[in-house]
Formats: sequence, structure tokens, C-alpha cells
Amino acid sequence: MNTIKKALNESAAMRWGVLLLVGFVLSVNYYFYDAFSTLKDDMRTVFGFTGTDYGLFASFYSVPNTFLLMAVIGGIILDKIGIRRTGFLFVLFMTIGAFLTAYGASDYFNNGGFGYELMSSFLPRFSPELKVMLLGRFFFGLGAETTIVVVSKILVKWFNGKDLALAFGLKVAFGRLGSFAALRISPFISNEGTNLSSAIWFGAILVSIGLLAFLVYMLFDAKLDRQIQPVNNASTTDSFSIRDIIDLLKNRAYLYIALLCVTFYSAIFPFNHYAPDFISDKFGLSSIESGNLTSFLPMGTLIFTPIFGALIDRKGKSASAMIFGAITLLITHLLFALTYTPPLIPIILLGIAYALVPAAMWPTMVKLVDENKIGTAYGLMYSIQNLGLFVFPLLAGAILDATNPGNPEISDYTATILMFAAVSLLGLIFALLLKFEDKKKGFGVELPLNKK
Ligand SMILES: NCCCC[C@H](N)C(=O)NCC(=O)O
Repeated sequence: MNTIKKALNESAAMRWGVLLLVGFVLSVNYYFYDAFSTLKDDMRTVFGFTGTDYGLFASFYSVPNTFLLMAVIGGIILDKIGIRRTGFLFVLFMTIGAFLTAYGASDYFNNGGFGYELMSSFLPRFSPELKVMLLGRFFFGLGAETTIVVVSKILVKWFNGKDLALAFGLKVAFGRLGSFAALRISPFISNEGTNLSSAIWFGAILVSIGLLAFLVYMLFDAKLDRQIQPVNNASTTDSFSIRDIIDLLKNRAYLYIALLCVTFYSAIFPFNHYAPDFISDKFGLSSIESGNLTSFLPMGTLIFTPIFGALIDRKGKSASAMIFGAITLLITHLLFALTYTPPLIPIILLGIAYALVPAAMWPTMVKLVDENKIGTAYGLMYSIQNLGLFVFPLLAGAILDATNPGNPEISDYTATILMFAAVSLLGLIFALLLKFEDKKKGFGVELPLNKK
């Protein structure tokens, strides 16, 4: 009888089970990130938020990751102290942030509850509820980004060489499932703002269930470490040196992929914060109708990202996929800004771009960076990306206010969307540069991932 015990990550059932657990953590992360886009108008009526206030709220997610470099520090901490301790800490931050945000929007706080007086005593330009919600968004962003880095490292740990791109595709799909649920459930609970606070509390409770799911994952992670560490003495943790960051930034292929990442996602995530309101204003739909329409975007990517991921595992062509996705994104924004094409068509195009580029971009990292530096590499990339996620919602809100004086109910988004088209064009340039660099240096970005 064969007594040699297989490590947990050798079992396909265990790998997919783990993906399910950490995927749930991602779903709640994205739920809370996107839950506010369909509430923009409700926050305008209930709290009097302007476009700039809303943009500031959306941007605050990125403040810790950009200005305090928390995503890269989180990645370094991850490579140093490991998945379990880092993951627990940052999922906890995410949960605290979600609860703070919900507290700031609660009736209890706004009727003079704990902290209301303090929050009213400074910066009178910003309302007390906005200030607490900004604080919550700050902690949520601090936890959420590093949580995604942690999940990426978990997937590399369990799936490297075994359908890694498919696993990354499914990881993205879990995120999109959260966004889809947010776009559907959030406006439904809020009910035109009559239950705005409940809609936000609901998201916070989901995030806390994500913390429980991560605790369960930690049990499997500990068991796998006990099995593989005696064999794999090149342990997955390593000491950090600033040289790692310098080396990464000196690698042009890494730099182009990071610049594609910041431009590509800056033309999508900040756009998504405004998409339901934009579609509702341009095409005369209610917030529930435009939320439903926008939700086709995460729904489509939920299905297509894993399919594209599986293709990339087997056929490769990651750089070409990124170029094609960047072109599609540019066309989408031009259609949105300059035409009255039925919105479902640009949404489908956006879905193709939004599935293709992430399916190719994230797993490509294993071609450029060693596994023991992968947390730092993803973290640095997220910190760079968060600069865009900070700047562009703010810029979009400012352009919106400047082109629509008086905070009207119906806004003209043309200039705002053209700004997103310009950012997409930059993304296309970086995707092309990546392909040229790969051709020159032979990283093998175009090769299938399943061939080692
Ligand atoms: N928490 C939601 C925002 C996710 C941003 C994250 N840095 C990211 O880039 N995720 C990749 C993706 O395709 O969703």
C-alpha cells in the first residue's frame, strides 16, 4: 500500500475548495468597494454630497495605498511574515473600515451619536458623516488592497504550474460576483435613499463574514505549510531588501505592466463609480434600472475571465490579449462619450476588455518575478495602481461639477468620459511597449502558462 501522503495542494478538490474560500473574501471586498456607485444619487439627496464629495469618498480608498505605500508595505510584510498573519491583519482592517463607513452613514450617528460633536468641530466644509465615512473608506482601502495581494500569493502557492491563469481568472470572477451583487442589492435595499444606511450596514456585515472565511482558510494554510516546508526549504518567506523594489522598477517589462495596470484600471474602476449615474442621466433610466444594466459588466467578466484564463494557460498570447483589451476599452469610452449607441453594446465591449486584460496581466507576473518576491511585486503594482484610483475619481468628480454647475439631478458626462478615453489610450501604449520588451528580452510572456 502506498503510504506517501500527498501535500494538500496536490489535491484538485482542495485547491478549488481553497479558491472558493478566499474567493468569498474577495467577493465581499468588491461588494463593499462597489456598493456605493448605485447610491451616489441617494447620498446626494440624503447627505447633500456633491460630485466632488462623492469623488473624494471613492478616492479615499486609495489614500493609504498610495501615500502611505500600504499595498507595497503589505506585500513586503506578506513576503516577510507570511500569508496567515498578514491576511488576518488586513482582512481585519477591511472589516473595521466597513463598519466605520456604515457608522458614519447611520441614523444614530447623524442624530448626534458618539463622535458627532467631535466630527463637527473641524473642517466645516465637510459634513460630519462624510468625515467618518472617509475614515472608514481609508481603513477599508488599507485592508482591501493588501487582502487582494494576499489572495494572489495564496493562488501562486496552491496553483503554480497547475492552471494558475484559470485560478486567477476565477479569482477575478469572485471579485466581479461581489460587484454584480452590489449593483443589484445595494439600490434595492436603499430604496431611493429611504434605507440608505441599511444598504451600507448590509455590506459591512458581509465583510465581517469574509473575515470568518479567512480564519477557516488559515487552518488549511497551516496544514499545507507543515507538509511542504520540510521538503521546500527555500521557504516562501524571505527577508526584505530595498534592492527588491529597485530591481523590480529596473525591469522594464514589470514597469510597463505596472503602468498598463494603473492606466487600464483608472479607466475602469473610477468609471464604474459613476457608471450607473451616467447611464441613468444619459439614457433616462432609474437608479435600479441603470444599476441592473451596469451589473451586466461584472456578470459578463465573471463568466469570461476564467475562460480567457484557461485559454492563456494553454495557448499563451498574454501580451497580445492585453493589447486587444486596451483597444476595446478605448472604443468603449469613445462610444459612451460621443454616441447614443444603446448602452448594452459598450457595456459588452467593456466586459470583454475587463475580462481579457486581468486574465492575462495578473498571472504574467510569475514570468517576470520569483515566487518569494511575488507579494512585493503585486503590492508595488497595487500601490502604483492606487495612485490612479485616487486621482481619477476625484478628477472625474471635479470635471463633472465644473461641466454641470449647481449639482443638478441630471448631469452631462461627456467631458468626464472623454477623460477616461484619454487614459485608455495611454494604457494601449504601455501594452504595446510590454510586447516589444518581451520580444527583446524573451521573458516568455506570450508563451502558455501551463508549460513550465
Ligand atoms: N477592492 C476592489 C478594487 C480592486 C483593485 C485591485 N487593486 C485590483 O486591481 N484588482 C484586480 C481586478 O481585476 O479586479
